Amino acid sequence: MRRRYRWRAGKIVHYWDEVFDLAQLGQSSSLDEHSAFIASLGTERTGRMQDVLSTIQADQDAIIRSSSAGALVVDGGPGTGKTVVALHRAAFMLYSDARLKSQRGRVLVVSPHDSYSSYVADVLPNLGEEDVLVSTLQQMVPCNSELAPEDGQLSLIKGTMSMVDAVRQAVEVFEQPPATSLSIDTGWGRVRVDPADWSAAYSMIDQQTPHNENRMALKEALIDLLVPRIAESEQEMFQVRRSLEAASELDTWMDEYWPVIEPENLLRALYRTPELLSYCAPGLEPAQREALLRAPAADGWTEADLPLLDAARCFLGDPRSESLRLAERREQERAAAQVRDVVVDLIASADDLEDLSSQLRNADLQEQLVSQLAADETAVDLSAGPFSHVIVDEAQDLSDAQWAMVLRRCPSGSLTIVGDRAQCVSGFAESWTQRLARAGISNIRVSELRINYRTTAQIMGAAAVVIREELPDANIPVSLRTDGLPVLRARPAELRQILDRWLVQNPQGVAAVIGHSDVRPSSRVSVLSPDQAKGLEFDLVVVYRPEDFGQGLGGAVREYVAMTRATAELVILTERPGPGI
Ligand SMILES: Nc1ncnc2c1ncn2[C@@H]1O[C@H](COP(=O)(O)OP(=O)(O)OP(=O)(O)O)[C@@H](O)[C@H]1O
Repeated sequence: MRRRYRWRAGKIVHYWDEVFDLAQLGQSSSLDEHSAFIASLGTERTGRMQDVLSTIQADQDAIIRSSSAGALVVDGGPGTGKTVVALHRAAFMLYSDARLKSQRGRVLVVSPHDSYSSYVADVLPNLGEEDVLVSTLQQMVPCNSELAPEDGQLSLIKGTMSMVDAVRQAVEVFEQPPATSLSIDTGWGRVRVDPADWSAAYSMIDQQTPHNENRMALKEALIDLLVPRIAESEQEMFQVRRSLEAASELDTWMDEYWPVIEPENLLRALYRTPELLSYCAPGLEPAQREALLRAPAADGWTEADLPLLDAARCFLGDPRSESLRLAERREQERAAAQVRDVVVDLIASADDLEDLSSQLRNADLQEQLVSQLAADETAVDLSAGPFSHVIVDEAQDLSDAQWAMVLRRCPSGSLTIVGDRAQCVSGFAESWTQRLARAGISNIRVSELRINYRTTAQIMGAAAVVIREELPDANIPVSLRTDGLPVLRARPAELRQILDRWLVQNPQGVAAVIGHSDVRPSSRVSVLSPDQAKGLEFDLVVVYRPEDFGQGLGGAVREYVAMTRATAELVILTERPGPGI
């Protein structure tokens, strides 16, 4: 059991117990009365998600405590507490699961957009867990230029597993064994390297190491094979090795058969070279390959390129790795020589053994010796993982290529996958099991949540009508709050007036205008597109001109997502004829 305290102005204003052992449940503080609980759901929001540990419900609790092994899907309609459950589950696992703790307990929360990252950022730290990274997939792939917009069809092609495989295959194209031999002059005689030597060296290296990082390993393995062929003494071995390491012929040969590759260049080559694309992406339809090759060869990248760039970075590794290792080795040799010189000088100047040992114990000298040998600290990319557990929110929207990004960061396969098939703009006809199997995730468990804690029955009823027109079997949750205000419909021209009045009448509340309007955002008013509103919630939501959200399923899903962000009041501003206008 863990007792938690809430502080205000330096005083404890509330405390409660988290019970990790079911046997102790009866001894803990009891939940509020049901009506008080429902009333609490209607309180004004702050723009930041709060932890709701003291009112977690039985079905949510069962999910929070379920095993961390493998992939758990939490499926449910809007406002059913999927995000709440996923975050509390991470905190519970980190607290109770020794296996996760022993892997240094890092948790990644994959967020759908930046505003969501700030919205949920406090929950895990408030639950006592600090070692959590909340990030969008986009943020995990550093990109120098601004992202360009892209055609939806092309994004779908780039999001396929065939494209991830194509990137992997393209790396292998640049790892072909040489067809000819090479003769190198070492200064101790000439030595010949044959394709068979290459193959022997290749079998000595770890094939799982990324391409650029393996280049040096391959070169070293080749040198290991060559040195004994001409060196006759240990002294010669050292010198022949140094000579081969510096031999420009060997580097040129390696450049031809195992070049250092920049990830961006690999992807550009794939998009621009028909033969390479056909060879590497046999899984794509010819028309899909043509669409990729026809796309303008812009220098900027699009959002759909990022998972493929991430794959390229992972399979290639750091292009600077060889030069960094060589520089590091040179620095170590220089430092070692310097230490040797200092010690030799000391021995020469010391009066006797006692004097020498007292000089060696001198703090200044020790510091000098240690700092000379200290290893260089290189910046570590924390988002590269590995993570002991990964939570993916709004998971219905991930492409296969994005799933591959997630899985590369989670070797344990311990995942909490949170989503709602009815909130997928591009449609989600399959089951979770079928969908995730395509992404390479099997043996999943699916838990469902059916109670809506956010949206009143009045709002949910109106949203249900919109989504069911395109998706008759959409999984609509049951709203716990039935005492809501009716949904208001009006013309777009009334936006300013409605918003200003509401802000005066609700001096603490937060509002969102969802849709393209000329309203300026402020501390209490967010202005968002439906995609940017995913996962968030506001006391008042004004859905502005939903007729501009797109046709068919995509338009209906965007409108449904926008409407279900409201906790208390919903206003639809539209030119469409309909009830209430
Ligand atoms: N047990 C609970 N006690 C109190 N509030 C809760 C509880 N469960 C959920 N809520 C509240 O309900 C609201 C919706 O929760 P959450 O954002 O987790 O839903 P969701 O299923 O992720 O929604 P969406 O799919 O629309 O993003 C939040 O304000 C959350 O605090």
